[in-house]
Amino acid sequence: MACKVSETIARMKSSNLIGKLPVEKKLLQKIAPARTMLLLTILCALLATLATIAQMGYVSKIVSRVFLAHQSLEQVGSLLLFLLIAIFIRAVLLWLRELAAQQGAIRVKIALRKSLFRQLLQLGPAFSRGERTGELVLTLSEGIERLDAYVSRYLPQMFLSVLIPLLIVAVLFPLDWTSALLLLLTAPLIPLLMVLVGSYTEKHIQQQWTALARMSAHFLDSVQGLMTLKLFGRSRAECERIERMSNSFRDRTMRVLRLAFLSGTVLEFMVTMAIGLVAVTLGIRLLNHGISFENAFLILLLTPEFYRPLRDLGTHRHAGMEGKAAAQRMLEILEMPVAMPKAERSAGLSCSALEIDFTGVSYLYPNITKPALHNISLSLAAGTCTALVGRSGAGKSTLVNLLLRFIEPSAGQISVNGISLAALGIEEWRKYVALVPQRPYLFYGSIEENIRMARPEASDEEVLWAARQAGASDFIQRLPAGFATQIGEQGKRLSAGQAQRIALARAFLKDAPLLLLDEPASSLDPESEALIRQALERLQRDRTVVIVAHRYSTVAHADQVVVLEKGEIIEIGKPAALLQGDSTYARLMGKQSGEVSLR
Ligand SMILES: Nc1ncnc2c1ncn2[C@@H]1O[C@H](COP(=O)(O)OP(=O)(O)OP(=O)(O)O)[C@@H](O)[C@H]1O
Repeated sequence: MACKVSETIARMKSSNLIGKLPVEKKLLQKIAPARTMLLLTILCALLATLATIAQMGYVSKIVSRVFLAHQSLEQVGSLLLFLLIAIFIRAVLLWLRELAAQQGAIRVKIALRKSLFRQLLQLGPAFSRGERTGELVLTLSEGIERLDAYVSRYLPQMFLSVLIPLLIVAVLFPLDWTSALLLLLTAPLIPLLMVLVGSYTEKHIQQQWTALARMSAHFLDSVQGLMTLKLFGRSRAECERIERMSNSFRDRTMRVLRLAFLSGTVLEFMVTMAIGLVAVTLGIRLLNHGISFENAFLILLLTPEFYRPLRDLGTHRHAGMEGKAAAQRMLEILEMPVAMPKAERSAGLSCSALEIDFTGVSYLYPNITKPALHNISLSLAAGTCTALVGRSGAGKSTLVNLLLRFIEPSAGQISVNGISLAALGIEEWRKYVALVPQRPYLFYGSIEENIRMARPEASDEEVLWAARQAGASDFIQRLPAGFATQIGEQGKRLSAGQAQRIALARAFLKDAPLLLLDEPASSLDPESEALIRQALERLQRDRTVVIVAHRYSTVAHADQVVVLEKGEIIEIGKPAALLQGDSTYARLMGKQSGEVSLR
């Protein structure tokens, strides 16, 4: 599945859906919340440069007056005062620059986290089913953190490495145009060399990020599948595999660090040579009385300041490229097309009874040629129970996902009480739907929090009532902390039957008119099974129910059975009627002896 999604991305890239603009430009669009802070950072840095120029000016004046004109300290007292003021102003401006840069980075990270999470929610389970969770988590956590250095350091530095040297040259030109010209001529050599070394480094940083993402995804896989690995005696082999991955990641990191060190050394060498060149020419001209000592000293003091922004750009470039590599994956996710139509209406449904009609509905997963559902026409009368049966891959979950609006029909229409589902707001529609999946997802937190998420404003009495209806209150009250018991990640401290009953309690609390159930296929203990069956009967009362059925006893109680095969309805009718004759349903039932799976 991961393969399919990477292919989708690759095709989108080649069809230019992703990648029309370079990453930097797209990132600049995405960091709009930090634009003011970015401008403030640049402004503070430019003003700090002016303060530095003033500071150096006073230093050269003081040195020249004290050592050449033999003035006393009292005579240069006012200059000393101005020097202190310039130092103070510069320090304040540099502090403000840091503050603005950090604020900008924080804003960008908050905005990106929000939009990435919103996009993932919109893309829905159909997208995340095909992704490696570890890689997604790395992108959302470490990836966003890596943007910090990109936004707060590298990005402002890109502008400053041009603006600050120009500002210094503009000040130096009237003083001594020869030195200013020399600085202007040597400056482009440095970024040129950096680009040459950097473009090579960038490729390796991208590879390093991909290796890290792969390693994180693999780690998560291994931790989640720890039991299976142990069971099949694969622990040693898995350890060796992780060691190989870690070694490969270490090699890539070392390669990147070597390149960063090399580019740093080249940069330092170039800057030292350039400063040396300016110093030598100044010395010669000073000996020949071609320039005053005060001006020569000022130029000498400002020359390192001229190259400093380029040097800083080189230092931040490595972190910047790491941020860019992480950003690439984020942009891919953010630019994935969302199939969901915009909400047109917000409500308009009767809460008491929902009648649902499928008219010629088909669904085709992206990049798959064969539709998962083809030309489905089906009516679910209000207050009735429809059982979906069929072999694995027949399209049952796809039909449920269409009702949940995690995906939208590729063709045909689904209507509710005569209103097209597509015309209803998604959020609004989901208020009418409750889902009890086969493997309910329980979040890290207390039992109460997990039940209450179905309706956060519910009172304590309502939560207790829902738990009772779901047959869960007895076991909850037997737990040491009752409803406040922490159930661990994914409810791992609960049995499968207990987790199912928590999910049922959520459905009772939500009290939605449409109930979607995926019957647990795994065998539960007889007590849990009986409790769940009773709870399900109570829950189904007066609701429109769609149940993905795996057991004969469940199908037998349904008002209608829909038999799916390869995405098409091949049989539909009452369970008893379908059992007559040579139907697929009858054959499926015939294969069963009691409570055996229908798959
Ligand atoms: N995200 C996806 N991308 C591509 N194809 C998918 C995706 N999800 C499901 N399919 C394909 O669509 C078809 C129907 O799948 P679906 O999950 O709806 O079947 P199902 O009847 O629910 O199977 P099961 O009982 O095993 O859950 C299958 O061929 C499946 O491989």
